[in-house]
Amino acid sequence: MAELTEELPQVKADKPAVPSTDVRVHPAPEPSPHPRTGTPTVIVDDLHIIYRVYGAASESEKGNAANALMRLVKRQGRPEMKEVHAVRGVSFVSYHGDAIGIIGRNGSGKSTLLRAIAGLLPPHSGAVYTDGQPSLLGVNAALMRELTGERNIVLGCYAMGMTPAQVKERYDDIVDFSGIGEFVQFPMSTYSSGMGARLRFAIASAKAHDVLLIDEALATGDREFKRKSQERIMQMRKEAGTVFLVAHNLDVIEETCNRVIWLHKGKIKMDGDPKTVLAAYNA
Ligand SMILES: Nc1ncnc2c1ncn2[C@@H]1O[C@H](COP(=O)(O)OP(=O)(O)OP(=O)(O)O)[C@@H](O)[C@H]1O
Repeated sequence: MAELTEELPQVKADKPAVPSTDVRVHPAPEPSPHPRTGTPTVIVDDLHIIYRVYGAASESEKGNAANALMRLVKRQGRPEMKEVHAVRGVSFVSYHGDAIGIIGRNGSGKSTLLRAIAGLLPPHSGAVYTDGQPSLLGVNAALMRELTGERNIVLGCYAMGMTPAQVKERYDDIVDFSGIGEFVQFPMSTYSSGMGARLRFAIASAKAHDVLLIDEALATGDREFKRKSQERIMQMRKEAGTVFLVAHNLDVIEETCNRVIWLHKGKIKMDGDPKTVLAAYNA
């Protein structure tokens, strides 16, 4: 804890956009089970994320086909609003050079947590502090299906803040890494899901990231691409970025990450070294 509070002022100093009054460490995040030295890259402090779903079924209607049919016949809508409490009081700290795997069953809150760290979902309560710009690379990362791979590479690189000269310099490497070959001249709508995922990863990883969040993007790649992308994640770690990786493929997590967070029903069930956490998860 002493280590954490000593380091927080550095985060505040680097991030003037966060008003100092909003930098809360109360309730303080739990110290990492594997304390590291250096500046924290991400501090997640008692984070709660709640989705509001309008038109959801009420409790009494649960699984009741007759009611559903009746509503259809009467053309009645569903005025109810339901809340889905997807992340429930998650706290942890990550450091430069961390590659953190996030595992858990379907619906345990993994993607929601990544989106919250990326700043795409507002916390219901609690807070996320990041040192540097987080970039989310998901299976649905925003590339344009109707444009060619070539156009998407150029636009994607610009969107990440590269200059025209940097795009020119990195272009061939991105195409090589993605392995899509001559398909780079075709619209992305003609790509298989694996080709699309490879191109997204190739574009996103062409730039050094302070915090890179990868949501299952490696799931559709073949074995060779998985090996290349794992190597690239290792390289990013060496360059002292922080990588978060959501994957159902536990081998990828074990081979790539130095730490694993196991989410269960929106809460951290375990946070530690990959061997220990994966053994408990598989038990
Ligand atoms: N846009 C949304 N609106 C309402 N509820 C949502 C939304 N997105 C996710 N949820 C709910 O939040 C909970 C956590 O979902 P999330 O997608 O974060 O889980 P996950 O662990 O990534 O799941 P998976 O492994 O299946 O991808 C689930 O109950 C899900 O139904």
